[in-house]
Amino acid sequence: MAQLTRVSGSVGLITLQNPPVNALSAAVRQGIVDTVKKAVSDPLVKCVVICGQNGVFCGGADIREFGAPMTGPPLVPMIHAIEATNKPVVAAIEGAALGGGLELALGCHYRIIHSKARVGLPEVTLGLLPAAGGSQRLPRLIGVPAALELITTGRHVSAAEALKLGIVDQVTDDNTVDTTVKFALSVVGRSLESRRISTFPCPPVSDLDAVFDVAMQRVRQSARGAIAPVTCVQAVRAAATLPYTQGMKREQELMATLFTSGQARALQYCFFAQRAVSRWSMPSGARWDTSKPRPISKAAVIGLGTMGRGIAVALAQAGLSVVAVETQEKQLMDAKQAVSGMLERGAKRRGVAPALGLVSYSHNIQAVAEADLVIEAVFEDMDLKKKVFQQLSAVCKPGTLLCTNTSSLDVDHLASQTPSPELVVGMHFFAPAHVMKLLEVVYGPRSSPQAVATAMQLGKKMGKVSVAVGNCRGFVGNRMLKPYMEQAFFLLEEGATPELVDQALEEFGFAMGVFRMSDLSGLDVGWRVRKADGLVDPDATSGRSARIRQGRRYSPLGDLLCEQGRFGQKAGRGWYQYDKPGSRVAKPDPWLHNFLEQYRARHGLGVRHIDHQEVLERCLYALINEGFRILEDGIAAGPEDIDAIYVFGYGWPRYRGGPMFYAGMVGLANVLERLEHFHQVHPDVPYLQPCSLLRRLVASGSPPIQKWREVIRKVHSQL
Ligand SMILES: CCCCCC/C=C/CC(=O)SCCNC(=O)CCNC(=O)[C@H](O)C(C)(C)COP(=O)(O)OP(=O)(O)OC[C@H]1O[C@@H](n2cnc3c(N)ncnc32)[C@H](O)[C@@H]1OP(=O)(O)O
Repeated sequence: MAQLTRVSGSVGLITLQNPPVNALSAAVRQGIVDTVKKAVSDPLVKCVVICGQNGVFCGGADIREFGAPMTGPPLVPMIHAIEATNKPVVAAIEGAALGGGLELALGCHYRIIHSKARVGLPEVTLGLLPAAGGSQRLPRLIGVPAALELITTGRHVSAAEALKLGIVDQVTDDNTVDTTVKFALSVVGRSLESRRISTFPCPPVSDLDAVFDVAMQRVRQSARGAIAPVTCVQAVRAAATLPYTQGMKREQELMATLFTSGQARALQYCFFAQRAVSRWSMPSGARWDTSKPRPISKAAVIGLGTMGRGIAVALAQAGLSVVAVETQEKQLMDAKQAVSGMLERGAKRRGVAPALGLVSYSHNIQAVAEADLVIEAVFEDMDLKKKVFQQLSAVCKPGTLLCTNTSSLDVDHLASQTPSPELVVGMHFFAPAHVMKLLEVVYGPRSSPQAVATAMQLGKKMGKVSVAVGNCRGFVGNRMLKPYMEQAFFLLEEGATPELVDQALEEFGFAMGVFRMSDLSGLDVGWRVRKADGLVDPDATSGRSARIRQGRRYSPLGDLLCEQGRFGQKAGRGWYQYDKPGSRVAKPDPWLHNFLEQYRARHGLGVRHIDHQEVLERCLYALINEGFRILEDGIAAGPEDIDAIYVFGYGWPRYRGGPMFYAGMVGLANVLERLEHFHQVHPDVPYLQPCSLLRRLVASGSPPIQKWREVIRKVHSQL
């Protein structure tokens, strides 16, 4: 809706009313069309101001409407009508003017912005382009290079930058609407000819082809298969090369190709999934809206290895005072230098002062006595972590939340080391912890809802996408990774190479294939875990039993590489070879190919042709199947939680929505059919046996992902 009132005698004030962000729903668009018409035809109104209710101008088109046939007046003629009026129309931008919201403002004759507001055209992040004239007006207003950058990245711009770029006419620290009303009155009577952006020529660029070639190269490289950034470049090119009306036609054509694409659907799903995970719930019934977080002002980190350092930086950057504890003197000195460096570089990038003073260092665990929350990040060893938790219980003030950054150990077992297990949760960060967006908040059976709420809120403060998950081996992300990696190993045994497997996964859109990722994170990490699990058997060298553990198929390939000291990048060799230890450029390794041949010969394994499709189906469907098991077990509350974890923590291509969304796109019946087939061929691989929840969903007619929770609830209620 939109409301028209007359203020200051002759200003028609149009207020967009659609909480929480005044998105341009059909009703709002209708309201704007009606109120603009009324204001223009009212002789008492000399000028018009458009603002948004509750401190937000407009968050753009209503994304929830995208899935259904369009109703209500379209945006493009609505914005043209505003631009064409002969009374000055001024946008009063508070909070945000994004997407269609900025496009609406660009149709106005002037724009006034509050100093704390931001603007941007983030359509590309939703798989779209600014198709309400944004791709044609912005380049005309601020020039091609700046518009290209903003439109292809979807970056939000501060008020100060918006003024510098020429997107807005004035920045105010005062009441935005009052300032804009005064401004509007001051421009009454001035000619509007020079204020209609659609009539501007596009500012000339010296070597247009070169500018667009570079932009296209940049987006192709960074987008890795995403189509919207490429289409955005094409739309801006239309602005630079065609008259406005033809450019608009091209904008609409390009948008039509994107609007119904699977990528746009996936990206829009991700937008809502990211928000849905903050509304967490636990199987006990505890929920985000009934659990109050505790205030945390002082935090502590125990263990300043790679993870601990990143966590300390993330906490300090969120404005918390941090006590960083490391018992080894040399490690403490190194950490101090590394943390300061990270804080300084981060501050420089963000244009703020580094929070160096917020971090204090100690080699004594007693230093955490006053902390409200402690995050343990010592070496991944249960005995060591147990000792730390026992020490913390003795040292910390009553009520301190004790968190562990373990990536795989039992959070409940650690909780049992303390007299207050309800105050213990996992906070599983991803390396580098100050950069990666994902945080798994792991609750054990005894974690209190308040402890979960506090960790979730702290994650939000650190700018993380925090997902609450139950306690099980590997939690959600690493638990699903296991069957995925297992399939990759089996494919090598059957005839594939690391290059083939990685190429298939990288063409799918992963930032890194499974073997390049394994080389990066270090093969010894998994080796240690497998040793602890009693899976590594150096004496089992040939025969079928060498590839069977606990009655299931097992590939010792990773163990064999580790025995050769091939730990990955840091050793200069792993699944690939590197010029030197620590080098990042992976090269195919003839030694490894030879090793694989010998291994297959020793085990009497026939080599067969494996194509990309099989790599994808075997690896991804095994991973997805485990995702269904996780839902069935109640470890994740819904598919959105799993998808957010994979998109924000595991390099799953966002434009494919996450593994569970992808399963829905492929068709659950197809996933089931392929898993059944693979399980028949490999009956000794339990991960390929289709999970009963998947069968249940297919039997219920493969409902859309938004309806899966109902089926899951039914499964749980029958248990
Ligand atoms: C050929 C066809 C032509 C069609 C032309 C279509 C043109 C499309 C152009 C567009 O405008 S696409 C939309 C572009 N806009 C955006 O991408 C902005 C998205 N929103 C945000 O970035 C943020 O929400 C915000 C506005 C910066 C506010 O952030 P804040 O952290 O304060 O709140 P949130 O938790 O993010 O959001 C609150 C609440 O509002 C929902 N919401 C936000 N924006 C929209 C929207 N544009 N449409 C519908 N709903 C929106 C959000 O989902 C939250 O609700 P939830 O229930 O918690 O999910």
